[in-house]
Formats: sequence, structure tokens, C-alpha cells
Amino acid sequence: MRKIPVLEVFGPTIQGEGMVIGQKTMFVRTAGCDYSCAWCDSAFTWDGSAKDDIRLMAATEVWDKLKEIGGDRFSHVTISGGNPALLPQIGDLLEILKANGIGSALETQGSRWQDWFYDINDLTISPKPPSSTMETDYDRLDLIVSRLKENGSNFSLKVVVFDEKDLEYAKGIHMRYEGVPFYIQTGNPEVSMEDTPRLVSNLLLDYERLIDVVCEQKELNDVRVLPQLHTLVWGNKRGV
Ligand SMILES: C[S@@+](CC[C@H](N)C(=O)[O-])C[C@H]1O[C@@H](n2cnc3c(N)ncnc32)[C@H](O)[C@@H]1O
Ligand SMILES: Nc1nc2[nH]cc(C(=O)O)c2c(=O)[nH]1
Ligand code: SF4
Ligand SMILES: [Mg+2]
Repeated sequence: MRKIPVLEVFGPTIQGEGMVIGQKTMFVRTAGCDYSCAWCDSAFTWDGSAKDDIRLMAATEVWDKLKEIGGDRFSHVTISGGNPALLPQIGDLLEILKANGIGSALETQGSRWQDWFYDINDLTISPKPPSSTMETDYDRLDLIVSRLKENGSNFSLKVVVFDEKDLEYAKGIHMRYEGVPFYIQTGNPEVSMEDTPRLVSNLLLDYERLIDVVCEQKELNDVRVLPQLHTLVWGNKRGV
């Protein structure tokens, strides 16, 4: 069986972001990303700092690990990274999840397509705004969105917003992909801050400001504005 480069398996916890925020879920975090966002809160998946922690696991081994950690206390698994969409072999894991009646979610940035996207129950595409320093490949993104729409997939778009330019970018994405559920998320500018109370109060102020600016814009009427709930609860702690 094709092996999956895995950095973390954890949970149960709650999904802290986007379309299924609050959902009790396990997480599988894969290693490797084709992007290098300036503010990535999971840079250890691609910057080499955790390369000794990467485990090459068959999908059956990932499933065994999920059961070992989560027991019978979960019915949903979120796959994130890095960019899990770099890995065709995630399809093997999705087959196992489906066979065991476990729901699935995916976090990816919309730079790569995999046919196994069709097997995901809650799919989040999160294109990256200017503050990330990444460039959006709109041809690629158009193709991904059109395939998911055509298939009737349960998917959403989520843009992290740090500043005004990011908000303009978010507006552009929302207007380009009309009718796709759209989420705007507060950015965490301090991914190494260990003083959680201070971090949380800063993030709540940022969230309030983001709500205010979104509420002023007529192009952003049908959107949902969310914080990263897990960061408000646990700060920058890993594995939650
Ligand atoms: C770590 S990424 C992994 C999945 C995929 N590479 C992606 O970016 O969608 C998971 C989610 O965290 C978000 N994220 C990463 N760093 C963040 C930060 N500093 N503040 C807020 N959200 C962040 C990303 O935009 C993405 O929606
Ligand atoms: N609780 C929790 N929710 C999350 N939603 C997206 C996450 C991610 O890093 O992809 C994440 C995470 O790492 N933890
Ligand atoms: S695409 Fe996702 S994992 Fe990759 S660098 Fe950006 S936020 Fe981090
Ligand atoms: Mg995260």
C-alpha cells in the first residue's frame, strides 16, 4: 500500500475553523506543502523543523492510530497539512473511513486537484490572500471549483484576512465563485506567542474589527465571519 507522510494524528477535538466549526473530529496532518505562506501556523509541516517526526504510514496504519488514540469516541476525521492534496494515496485512507462509517473533511488551498476530493464530506478550499506572499493560480482554482460544483460536493471557500488588501482579495474570490458558501477568517499574526490570554484578547479585538469592516461592505452580505476557535481556546498549542 502507498505510504502517507504523516506528522500528527490527534483528537478527538473540535474543528476550529470554517464550514463545520465545532464538529467533534480527529485530525490527520500530512507533511509537505507546495506553498510557504508568510504567516503559516503549521510551518513545521514544510520548513524542515519537524522532518524527524514524519512517519511514512500505510492508510491501514493511520486508521489503527486513529482507533488507538480516539477509540470509539469519534465519527469524523479531518485531513489537513501541509497540503494533503499533494498525495494521491489519501484516497486509500478515505476508502477505509467510508467503510467504517466515518465522515471526512479536508483542508487545502486549491492549488492541486485529486479525484478523491469527490469522496470528502466537508471540503474546505482556502485560497491565499496577498499577505501570504503566495500567488493564486486562478485557472487551477476555476477547474477545482467547477468540478466540485458539477459533482454537487459539499464544499466551501475560506479566506484568511489580515489586512485591507486581503479583504479585497476575499471579495474577489467571493464574487468570482458566486453561490459557493464563503467564510472569512481572522488571521493569527502571532503564531509563536506563548502568552495565551494576551494572544486571545488581541485576536478577539481583530475579530471585532473584521466583523465591522465586513458589515460595511455590500459585496460581502452573504458571508460568514469566523475566528479560529481552537486558537481562542488553546492558543498556539500544537495537537489540539
Ligand atoms: C495550516 S493550513 C493546512 C491546509 C492547507 N495547506 C491550507 O492552507 O488550506 C489549515 C488552515 O489554517 C489556516 N491558517 C494557516 N495559518 C494561519 C494563521 N496564521 N492565521 C489564521 N489561519 C491560518 C489556513 O489558511 C488554512 O485554512
Ligand atoms: N482544532 C483544530 N481545528 C482546526 N481547523 C483547521 C486546522 C488546521 O490546522 O488545519 C485545525 C487544527 O489544527 N485544530
Ligand atoms: S498553504 Fe496551508 S500549510 Fe501551506 S504554507 Fe500556506 S497555510 Fe501553511
Ligand atoms: Mg491550524
